[in-house]
Amino acid sequence: MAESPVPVLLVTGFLGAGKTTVVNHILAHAEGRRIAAVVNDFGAINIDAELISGATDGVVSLANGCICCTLEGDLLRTLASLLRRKPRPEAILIETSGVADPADIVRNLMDPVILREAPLETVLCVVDAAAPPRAMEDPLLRAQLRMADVVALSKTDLTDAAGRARVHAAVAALRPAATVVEAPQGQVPLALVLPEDPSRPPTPRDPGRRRPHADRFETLSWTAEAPLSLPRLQAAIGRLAPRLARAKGVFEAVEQPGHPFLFQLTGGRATLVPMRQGGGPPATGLPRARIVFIAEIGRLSSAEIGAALDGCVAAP
Ligand SMILES: Nc1nc2c(ncn2[C@@H]2O[C@H](COP(=O)(O)OP(=O)(O)OP(=O)(O)O)[C@@H](O)[C@H]2O)c(=O)[nH]1
Repeated sequence: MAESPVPVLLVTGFLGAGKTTVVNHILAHAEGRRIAAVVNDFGAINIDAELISGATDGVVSLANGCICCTLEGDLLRTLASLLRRKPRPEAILIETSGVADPADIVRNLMDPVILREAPLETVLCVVDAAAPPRAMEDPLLRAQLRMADVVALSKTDLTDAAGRARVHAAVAALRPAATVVEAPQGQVPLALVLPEDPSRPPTPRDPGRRRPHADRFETLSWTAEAPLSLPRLQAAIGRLAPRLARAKGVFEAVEQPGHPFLFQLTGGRATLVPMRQGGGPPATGLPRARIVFIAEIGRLSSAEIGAALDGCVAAP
């Protein structure tokens, strides 16, 4: 008997927009559907995979590159292996990295075999509603929005009514066909992005011609096997932040040994919260401190990052 096709949800959005937060909300509200998650981090250390919880059919991590270009073969191999599972997952959720142009991924998903076996159901673009207005002018963000069926406005809790109205207007101007939802803390209803009984058959999409990729971002990772001093880390990040597009990491603080913290920097806003373990087994074999930095090419120096972060390691 032919197996049922497995619908695919592609989650895109700019660096730090709130994709993982949306993915976790969707997985937590999957109401028993077996969803496999494929998570792509541009950096060498896949912090996102550690943060995903509730993927009932497991998390596949693709790191150190982007599934829209350098890792596109890995994505197709991953989909094929998910489809070979017995039983098959009931849906596959792909979280792209924030530097990905989803048109390139959609093009790969239009392969006739993939389209038949794992039809692309929805492209969901997460947009940071609290980002400054000029963020909507970013060509990558615009490319991501242009592919969206559904747009989730994240961080609306950090904006006022005028700010939200401005983002709604900008999204409607760029992608009038998309359904737009406000989604503070990732609150996107599953039925909107993965309907249980999709009424429309999978339609081939036209992602346009492949455009040459001008590499725009670079990434550096820093690891250590020692706890870090919180005030020193705060000062170091404060110095580096103006040149960073995104940073995130996990580390233990000298001040609170044994309790890993999750550090996030996005849109110039830094947060530090106790690390909540994802759905899988506790991460083992990972460096005690692991931080990934992303910036426009030429704005990061590994020597500078190394020196700044090495200075945060507590003396033994
Ligand atoms: N206040 C607030 N913070 C949010 C919201 N959504 C996400 N965040 C925070 O924004 C930061 C980035 O969120 P992520 O979900 O990791 O963003 P992402 O798009 O997956 O990031 P990358 O994969 O690195 O591009 C985290 O510190 C989140 O806690 C929201 O609706 N409100």
